[in-house]
Amino acid sequence: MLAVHFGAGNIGRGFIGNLLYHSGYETCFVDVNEEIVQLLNERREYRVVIADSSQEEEVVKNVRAINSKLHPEQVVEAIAEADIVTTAIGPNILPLIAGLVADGLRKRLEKSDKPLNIIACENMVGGSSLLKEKVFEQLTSDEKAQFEVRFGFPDSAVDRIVPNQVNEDKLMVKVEPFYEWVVEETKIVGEKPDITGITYVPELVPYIERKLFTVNTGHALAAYFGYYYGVDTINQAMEKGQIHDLVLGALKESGKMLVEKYGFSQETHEQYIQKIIGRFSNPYIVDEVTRVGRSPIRKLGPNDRLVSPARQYYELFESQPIHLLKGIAAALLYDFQGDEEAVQIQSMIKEQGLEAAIEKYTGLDSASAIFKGIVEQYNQLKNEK
Ligand SMILES: NC(=O)c1ccc[n+]([C@@H]2O[C@H](COP(=O)([O-])OP(=O)(O)OC[C@H]3O[C@@H](n4cnc5c(N)ncnc54)[C@H](O)[C@@H]3O)[C@@H](O)[C@H]2O)c1
Ligand SMILES: O=P(O)(O)OC[C@@H](O)[C@@H](O)[C@H](O)[C@H](O)CO
Repeated sequence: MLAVHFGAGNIGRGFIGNLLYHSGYETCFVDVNEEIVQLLNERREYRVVIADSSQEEEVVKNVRAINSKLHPEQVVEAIAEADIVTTAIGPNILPLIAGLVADGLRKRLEKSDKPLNIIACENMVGGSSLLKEKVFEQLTSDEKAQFEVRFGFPDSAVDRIVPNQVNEDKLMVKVEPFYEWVVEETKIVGEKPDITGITYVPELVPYIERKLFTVNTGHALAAYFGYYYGVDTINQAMEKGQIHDLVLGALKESGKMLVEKYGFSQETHEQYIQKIIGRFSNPYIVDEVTRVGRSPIRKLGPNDRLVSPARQYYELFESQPIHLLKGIAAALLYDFQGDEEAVQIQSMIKEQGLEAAIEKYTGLDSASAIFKGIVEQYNQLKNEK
């Protein structure tokens, strides 16, 4: 069985590639990083090390790779032959691979009538649906009808903390022990892919919102407040009492919203939060606040981990989720020069003012109570600095 996986980065090698191997797939990675592509093709295997006291090591075999910039035609061929296609490239990159995916699926239709599922494993609500939309923008109406029958784009949620790697062995990946991959069963075409580690659910939205608005919301607060207080890594940030309490406060707010919206058990959700706080504090992982805080424009987006839970909280309870608003304010203050999006936000604030920036990046109405709450928290944090 052949899997084509876009993105041989942290989560691609450290999580998806690992599960695919253990489920009997040959994995063909597609990436634009020539060094990683070459190494994968030379060695045909790589190591995954579990970041806990065991430091247990697994070897992922049966892998190869294609540089999609140099050999797009090989990617098209691989998709035409694949038994599954997955991605872990980042939400902003999904639209950029849509043309290649469309070409691969066209080619496949010429060759066979075998169904295929394309699963985006990105931190966003509706990743596969977005990829489908972008692929469909490239098609004629006849092609759209054929694609609808043959190809499934089930949404998915993936959870495993995989920091940036600084190992001598460029292919080796250190990963936390915990992992979860949830896939929307109802959008699968043909047989359900038999991948050890996937949990199939009828509807994904509750699962992706639970994951994004707990793991990633808490992570974002730890990152932006870590940066604000001059701390380098997430576990160091979590050791600071005030950051720990801000993260916990935000997770209580998003949790209250999620429990009310989806009817999750309060007790189970509290355990979920505690487990996540423990994962952030893992002493065997060095996860820089600048990785976790990366792309603040994306993270401040209306449907992402900060603004969406804050807005939904206000809609349900008509009161201000103070900790979430503080998190949004800290993201607006994030001025790391190595992050293009942070630089963009700072120049927008400088040139057009804070309110224009909030409106642009969060999509919130300037007359709304939470908009005003963000301004208040921002000014407070700025003055305290
Ligand atoms: N690292 C984590 O802890 C983690 C956990 C869960 C989900 N995710 C999600 O997984 C996705 C990838 O994150 P990551 O941490 O692995 O990032 P990463 O930067 O380590 O990996 C992304 C890879 O995609 C490649 N890439 C970029 N443009 C490409 C293109 N046009 N075609 C093919 N490959 C391309 C990059 O070269 C890189 O190897 C993101 O959506 C992220 O939110 C990450
Ligand atoms: O990948 P991002 O930029 O959406 O978010 C950064 C981290 O919060 C994220 O990568 C987590 O480590 C991951 O989502 C854990 O499952």
